[in-house]
Amino acid sequence: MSEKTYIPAGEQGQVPASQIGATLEALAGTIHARRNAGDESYTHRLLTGNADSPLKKVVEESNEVALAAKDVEAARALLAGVSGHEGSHSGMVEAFAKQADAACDHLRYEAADVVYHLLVVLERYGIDIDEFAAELNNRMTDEERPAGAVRLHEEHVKRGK
Ligand SMILES: N=c1c2ncn([C@@H]3O[C@H](COP(=O)(O)OP(=O)(O)OP(=O)(O)O)[C@@H](O)[C@H]3O)c2ncn1[C@@H]1O[C@H](COP(=O)(O)O)[C@@H](O)[C@H]1O
Repeated sequence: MSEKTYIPAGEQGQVPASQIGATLEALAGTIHARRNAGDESYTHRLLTGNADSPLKKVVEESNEVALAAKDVEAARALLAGVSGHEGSHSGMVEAFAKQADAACDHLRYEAADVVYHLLVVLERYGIDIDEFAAELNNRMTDEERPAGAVRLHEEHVKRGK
């Protein structure tokens, strides 16, 4: 499997590992700002149009994640079937390995579609990224939770079930 992630030239040594927190914050910020964009923005249309549209997209893209994951399973099963077997053609092993790798790429792609559309839904209903983070942080044990992480007030923990 090839190396899939990298830090752009000139930025090495300046950024922490994945930047996932900053990535989600930036995306949520962009989505929030699209409230004031025009109809040429897909995000704006999802935020201001028929309420069912972004909800349907979350369901649809979640389904795509499940289908993509099944494709990964199928590709890996094919690979396992030929790997290490005497008489297996090396070209076949390579082809199935490539197929499994591509299926993983597709799963990652669909997962990003879900997260984007989920953030659009949260924005639409006024749940900002801090509030969403607080929900996740509240579920963590003290050992798991990042130091100083935002939390939910107790009354909101009880209500939101
Ligand atoms: N992260 C995203 C993002 N992820 C997915 N999408 C859109 O979501 C739509 C998904 O459509 P489809 O159902 O056709 O899915 P697909 O990905 O084409 O294919 P499948 O999932 O069906 O396999 C596409 O129009 C994508 O462009 C996104 N649109 C916007 N963003 C971010 O939001 C910003 C603002 O975008 P505007 O909407 O252009 O203002 C962008 O700069 C991006 O940072």
